[in-house]
Amino acid sequence: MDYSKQYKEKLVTAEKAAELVKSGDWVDYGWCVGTAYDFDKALAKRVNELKDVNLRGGVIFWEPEVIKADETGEHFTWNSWHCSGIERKMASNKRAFYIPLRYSEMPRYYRENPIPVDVAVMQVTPMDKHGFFNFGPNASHMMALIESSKKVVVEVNKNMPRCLGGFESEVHISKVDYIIEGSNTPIAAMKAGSYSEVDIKVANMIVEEIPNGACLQLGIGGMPNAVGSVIADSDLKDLGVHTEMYVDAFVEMTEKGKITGAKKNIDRFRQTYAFGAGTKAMYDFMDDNPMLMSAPVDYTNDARIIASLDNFISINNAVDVDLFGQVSSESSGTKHISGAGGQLDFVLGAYLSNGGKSFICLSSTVTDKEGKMTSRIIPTLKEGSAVTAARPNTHYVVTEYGKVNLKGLSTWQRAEALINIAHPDFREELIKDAEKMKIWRKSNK
Ligand SMILES: CC(=O)SCCNC(=O)CCNC(=O)[C@H](O)C(C)(C)COP(=O)(O)OP(=O)(O)OC[C@H]1O[C@@H](n2cnc3c(N)ncnc32)[C@H](O)[C@@H]1OP(=O)(O)O
Ligand SMILES: CCCC(=O)O
Repeated sequence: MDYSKQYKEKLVTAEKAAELVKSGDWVDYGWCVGTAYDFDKALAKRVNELKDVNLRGGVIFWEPEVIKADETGEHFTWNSWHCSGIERKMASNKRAFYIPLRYSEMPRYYRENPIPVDVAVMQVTPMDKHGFFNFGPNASHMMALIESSKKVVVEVNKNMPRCLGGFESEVHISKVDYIIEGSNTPIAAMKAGSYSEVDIKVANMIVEEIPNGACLQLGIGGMPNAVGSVIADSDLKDLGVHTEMYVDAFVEMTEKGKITGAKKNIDRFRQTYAFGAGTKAMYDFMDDNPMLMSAPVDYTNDARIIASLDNFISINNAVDVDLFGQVSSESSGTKHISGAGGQLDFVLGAYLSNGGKSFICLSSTVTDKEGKMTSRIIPTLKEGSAVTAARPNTHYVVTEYGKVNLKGLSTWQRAEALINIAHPDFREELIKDAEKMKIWRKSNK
């Protein structure tokens, strides 16, 4: 079938597509590097005509033009499923607000709740001969979003890698209302990671726990990527990938022959992921690569799917961990940092997998802009901090001073184990705090 006639009928300028938006609407901007550029610029020009428009998206790389254009904050509000550094800054100025979530559940929020969506717009690849636009590295929740939106606009970007998938990786022209041919902005890229000595120490301790044939998930942030780089130089073999976020470390591991996917119980030989963000080299690797499988997040992050993969190894970062083993990965007190993302999905799923393990890794200290160093192992989470993994969920915690498995430990054992991997400068203070909280009893070992 020839789709060119339909294509011409639906092709409009970004300005025409932006006219779909009315005051009071909810507009979804796609996801991560799929966030639409030209539509955003066109909508920003309408700032003074519109009031109370809510935008939704997440893990964005640039501040939306609509937010920059709105000086009073009365016209546009950004709502984020997961704050990148840009959104963190917007949130600190009340220009963005976080939507708490467990990432595996997000498609259901759209399909079944349902949350309102008046217009959905996302970047896609050019249409193929069968009438499909590929979502690039952002299958995530795009199909659920399209199914629940009153109007659907795709913004074609020739630079978008075509990411092959099992299902829900592309949208057919019949489901699209308007097509914009965008200005082909290069896909937002991150710099290749550089790793500290602390990252490498932590990574080495985790690598010791990984068997050959294990299936890997690496979380967002610097440290999980460092673990991937250490794995790339290890003797491990026949590893598999089933992750939420595809990152450069997986490319490095693949190129160094560590990943075959041969031992995966499902999706054998394929590296499965829900979205990806990395360097231009990573996008080139993802483009048309049948080794990779882009999939919706309610598949990648479903604890039952994760659990069906033997020896599942989940590696995620945290902001703070308290002496009870509660993990906070999304805020520091009421200061919002990022989001829960899929951390809990993977912590739960990995523990359910035969031989599976989940690792929460963090440097033992953090230094603020004034140069003050504080411990990330703290007596109790700060007032207002979100608990991302509750204490019974936490499996291994790793810092540069060691690793502990908290499953089955009583409160005093947890406190002792966590103090032992805290920075030495803070251990005495933590012992005093644990005594005050009546959870300290030094073991006789
Ligand atoms: C993606 C998957 O495959 S699945 C699941 C993974 N998802 C998750 O784990 C979600 C939660 N985790 C996260 O969002 C991230 O891993 C984080 C935020 C914990 C770490 O990410 P990184 O990018 O390495 O964070 P980074 O060290 O740059 O810190 C981010 C900010 O938090 C601040 N911060 C970090 N730790 C602390 C702390 N203990 N106290 C106060 N502020 C802190 C930093 O100063 C920085 O702030 P700034 O940008 O204003 O300077
Ligand atoms: C929601 C996207 C990122 C994450 O899980 O951390």
